[in-house]
Amino acid sequence: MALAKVTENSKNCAIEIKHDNELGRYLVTSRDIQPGEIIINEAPLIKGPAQVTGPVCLSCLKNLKEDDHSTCSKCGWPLCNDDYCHDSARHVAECDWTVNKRKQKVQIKQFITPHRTYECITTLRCLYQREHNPAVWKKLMELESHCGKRQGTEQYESDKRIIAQFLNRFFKIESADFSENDVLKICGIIQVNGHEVPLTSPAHVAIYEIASMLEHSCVPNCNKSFSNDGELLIRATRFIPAGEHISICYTDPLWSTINRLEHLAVTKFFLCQCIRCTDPTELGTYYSAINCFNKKCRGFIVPHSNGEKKRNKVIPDPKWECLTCKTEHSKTEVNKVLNQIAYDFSMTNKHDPSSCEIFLNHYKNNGLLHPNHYFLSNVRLKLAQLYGQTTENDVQSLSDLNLQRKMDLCFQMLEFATLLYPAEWRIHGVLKFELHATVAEDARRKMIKGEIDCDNLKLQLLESKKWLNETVFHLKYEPDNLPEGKIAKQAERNLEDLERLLTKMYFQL
Ligand SMILES: C[S@@+](CC[C@H](N)C(=O)[O-])C[C@H]1O[C@@H](n2cnc3c(N)ncnc32)[C@H](O)[C@@H]1O
Repeated sequence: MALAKVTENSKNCAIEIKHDNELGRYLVTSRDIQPGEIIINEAPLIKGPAQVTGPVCLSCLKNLKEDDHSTCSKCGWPLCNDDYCHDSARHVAECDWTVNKRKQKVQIKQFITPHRTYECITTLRCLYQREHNPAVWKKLMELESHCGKRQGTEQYESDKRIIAQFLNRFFKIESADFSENDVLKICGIIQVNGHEVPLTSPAHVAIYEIASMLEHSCVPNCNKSFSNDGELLIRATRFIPAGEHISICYTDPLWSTINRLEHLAVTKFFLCQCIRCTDPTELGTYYSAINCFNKKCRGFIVPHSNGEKKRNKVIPDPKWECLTCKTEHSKTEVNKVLNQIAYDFSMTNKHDPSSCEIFLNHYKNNGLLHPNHYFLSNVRLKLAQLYGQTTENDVQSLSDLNLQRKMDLCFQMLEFATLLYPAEWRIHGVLKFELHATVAEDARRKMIKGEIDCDNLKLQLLESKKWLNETVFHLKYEPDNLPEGKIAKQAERNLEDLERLLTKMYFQL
């Protein structure tokens, strides 16, 4: 193991960089970290449009409409009408190369579907640093690109055509300036290290220096969010003792083990060996488990994480085996069942509580899936939020039965989330916000019906306050433009109202 290097940035002084042959560089904590502490807070090295995007303002990266935009007077790239965007240096890379290399203004005419010309912009912005900002270029060059492993992949071939050859043709970039391999290395750096930033619509891509060294775990000890200004915030989601590896989740923890493994292998080129992927029961939740095909067995068939390296590439190849009778089942057999359910799942209207309930009831009774299976858990998660959220159906107008159903679902999913995706504080925060409203409404109804006295009302309102406090704790770093950021603000307001109400009750009692 190489010597630890302490980062110079004082904001990031809780971390050290280490290295090993399997992980490459990774980060560890240099002191004990408390839950909720921000341990990395950094501005991007580079940001730019996503590879597949419709025309966006190349300054603020927001979506553009055909009838509501202007163009840069120098290069012709569309920008939004904001003066700040026209003055901004954020657009300098493509502007300079359009003027000085292409020597012809760009004309974008189609604003509806993804536009090919934008696919190369973020790569171009990285390449531009070599001459114009060598310090940033040096940092980019230190990042993992997995050039060898990318070779021959679909993405590599399409990057060759759509980015490397296009840049050359469109911007008249000489191969003496940048070879095809130089461009493809940058494409690899963006693929392996790029973060999707949801601050704009559509989301854009950003590359960060320190955060690029974070390793992955499907059960990480940190999560990420973004400040309103696009800084990446890495926050501890539990106590992390000094010396522990710092991890975030590169993939979607709500996906099945197979999907997570494949996604990580294809996009990041490694076989995840985290505690969740290597445990066929997924931490005792049986999240990917289906009922054994042998009806007498009553056991569960689960994926046993497996993988092989073929020509330097990782290919996940999980073995499906019943935990009880040990019978192995082929992927084809298992996929036949899962594909049928996936079809029903896709046909279920996730905005309609009754459609979700029909799906849940059907699969509860037909003995195909473990009750915690991801298809069922994902629908339950939707449903916990859906009851009382549609315009015609707020919490106050829910029937007693549905209010109770909402409360049960929230508790059930919160317990489940704490076990399986403990770092997904966005989900925890949203569920707790739903719970605060449900608990308060339940108290109001019981009080009106005379089922509880003032002391019990106060107790239930204090419980509602507890859920609100936890919502704020989980969501306080979510940006204002995301639903979770809006919930955090609403929770703060509700908290003030509730405190006023509790004070009033205190004096009245
Ligand atoms: C964003 S980079 C992380 C920093 C990288 N290790 C470096 O040296 O620059 C992502 C790459 O790190 C490696 N990596 C991250 N997490 C890993 C894990 N849990 N197991 C194996 N490799 C991992 C993989 O090579 C992956 O493509």
